[in-house]
Amino acid sequence: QLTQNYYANICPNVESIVRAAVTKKFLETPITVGATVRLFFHDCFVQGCDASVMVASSGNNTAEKDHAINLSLAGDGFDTVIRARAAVDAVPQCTNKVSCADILAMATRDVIALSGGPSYAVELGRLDGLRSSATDVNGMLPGPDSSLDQLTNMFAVNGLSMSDMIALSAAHTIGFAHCTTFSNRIGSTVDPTMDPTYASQLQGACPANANPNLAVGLDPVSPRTFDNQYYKNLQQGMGLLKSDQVLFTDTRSRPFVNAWARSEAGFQRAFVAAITKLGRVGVKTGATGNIRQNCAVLS
Ligand code: HEM
Ligand SMILES: [Ca+2]
Repeated sequence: QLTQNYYANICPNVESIVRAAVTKKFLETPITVGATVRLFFHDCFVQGCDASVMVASSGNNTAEKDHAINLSLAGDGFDTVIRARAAVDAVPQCTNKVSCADILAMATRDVIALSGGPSYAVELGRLDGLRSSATDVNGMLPGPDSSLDQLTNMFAVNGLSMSDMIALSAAHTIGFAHCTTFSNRIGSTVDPTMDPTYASQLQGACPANANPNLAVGLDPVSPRTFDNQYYKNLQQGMGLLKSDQVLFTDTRSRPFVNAWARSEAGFQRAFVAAITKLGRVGVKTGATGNIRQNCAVLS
């Protein structure tokens, strides 16, 4: 029930307003790209794409964003949506007419395009969710040590195929991971699926007992460009997380990795199809949602 021209009569310039705000934020703070894309993923997999991840804890409610796995969501993703929403609300016709969930979907599209990835038409018409509870996050998001079966199952729960999962994992062509998320691969015995030179680079960047805030780029080759380098890295044993490298190690997923390493165009087509499907997960309409005045506060 989502449509590309949902706001045509409600707030006709919403896409250019959001794009301008996101572009400004991106130029000030390039790490906004990873922060925003990961925020969209973590939103959609918990109660659907409804901006439930943006809600702040209050009173006796511990919200999704305070679940352990979400504590590493970078603040710049939230800030991007808040700024874009403020820009939209500044237009009288648009005030409180555009959902936080839709702004997150548009901002995600915009940061991907700004960093060299595909630009695609984004479907709109999501409402914001009415609940946000940390316990809703339990078991819904994959961890860095997930097996291929676990990854495939967690995406299947959301109507996404193994091929969608592999395409979406290429979001790890940008952004950062904390040393703690892969330190088990570079200890005294290095993960045999990791390239030894890459492993020793990582050991240098992430010494044992390093500051827990230390992070490194997920894509060591083109960390700021949204491209198919992710798959080429996997072919070289240069996937940072175990959940990345397993996509090449396991013969069920390897053909997709090889195909998209070979073809940037093929990757882009698969990625756009998969992120469009991701954007449809659990969408709220009618009485199941509303448009929040403040993305961080349920209303
Ligand atoms: C397939 C299973 C996935 C696993 C196990 C996974 C896990 C992780 C982990 C552990 C990090 C590092 C977090 C940190 O240390 O701060 C990360 C970062 C990231 N993930 Fe994933 N992820 C998966 C899929 C996805 C998908 C589908 C997307 C989006 C479409 C995505 C987007 C990102 C981005 C952009 C970052 C970098 C965040 C930043 O720079 O702030 N991931 N992911
Ligand atoms: Ca959500």
